[in-house]
Amino acid sequence: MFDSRPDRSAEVVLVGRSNVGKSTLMRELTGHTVSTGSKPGVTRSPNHYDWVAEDFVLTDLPGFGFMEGVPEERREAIKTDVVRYVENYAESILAGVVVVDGKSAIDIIDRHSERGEIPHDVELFHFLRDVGIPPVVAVNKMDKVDDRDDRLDALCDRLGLVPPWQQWDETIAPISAKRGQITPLTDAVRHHLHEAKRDDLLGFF
Ligand SMILES: Nc1nc2c(ncn2[C@@H]2O[C@H](COP(=O)(O)OP(=O)(O)OP(=O)(O)O)[C@@H](O)[C@H]2O)c(=O)[nH]1
Ligand SMILES: [Mg+2]
Repeated sequence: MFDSRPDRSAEVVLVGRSNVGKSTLMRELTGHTVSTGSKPGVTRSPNHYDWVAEDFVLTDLPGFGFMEGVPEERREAIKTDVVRYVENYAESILAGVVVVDGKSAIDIIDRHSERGEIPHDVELFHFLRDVGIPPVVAVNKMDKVDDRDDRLDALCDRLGLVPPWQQWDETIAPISAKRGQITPLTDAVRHHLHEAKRDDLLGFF
């Protein structure tokens, strides 16, 4: 279990499979250097960003799912830790950002479904809702996607959201963290902070 969490009463978490760009997004949101890399599994323990005066922490959680060179057992253990973390702090977590790779997410989801498994991204999305945390899906690496609307509609379909994706702008946020194009995500998070009556935190996003 991760035990480095600062004592703050409001939190936004970034979760998702390995190598989807969580740390790159974290860096973009905070302007603070975070380790990123082309090799999956770069982040092994949470990166907490709590250098703000507000009673708030932004957390980049380790990625899970397939990681080259990381044994299955270890991958499962990371996932269990992430799920426990979210459960433990659900009261404080005002939005759960599920980061996915817009280029590969649908194929990976469908591959898992065909094998009769619940895909990680779909599971995470429903898990967040179940524990009362509004999920925001940050569909990252959109700079590599050419059939944008089709992709985003397909993703909605897999998540049980009726397309078109444009009607889910509080939940589906197409971004390119690497290019600094993240406004759909910050707008969605701001919406949830407002709903949670935490306008005092809007300045952070
Ligand atoms: N094309 C493109 N590449 C991106 C984008 N965002 C991140 N990447 C790349 O994706 C790779 C993984 O990025 P990270 O931010 O380390 O991913 P992560 O989700 O933190 O990975 P773990 O810590 O292993 O879970 C890096 O090579 C990034 O440069 C994006 O918007 N577009
Ligand atoms: Mg990372």
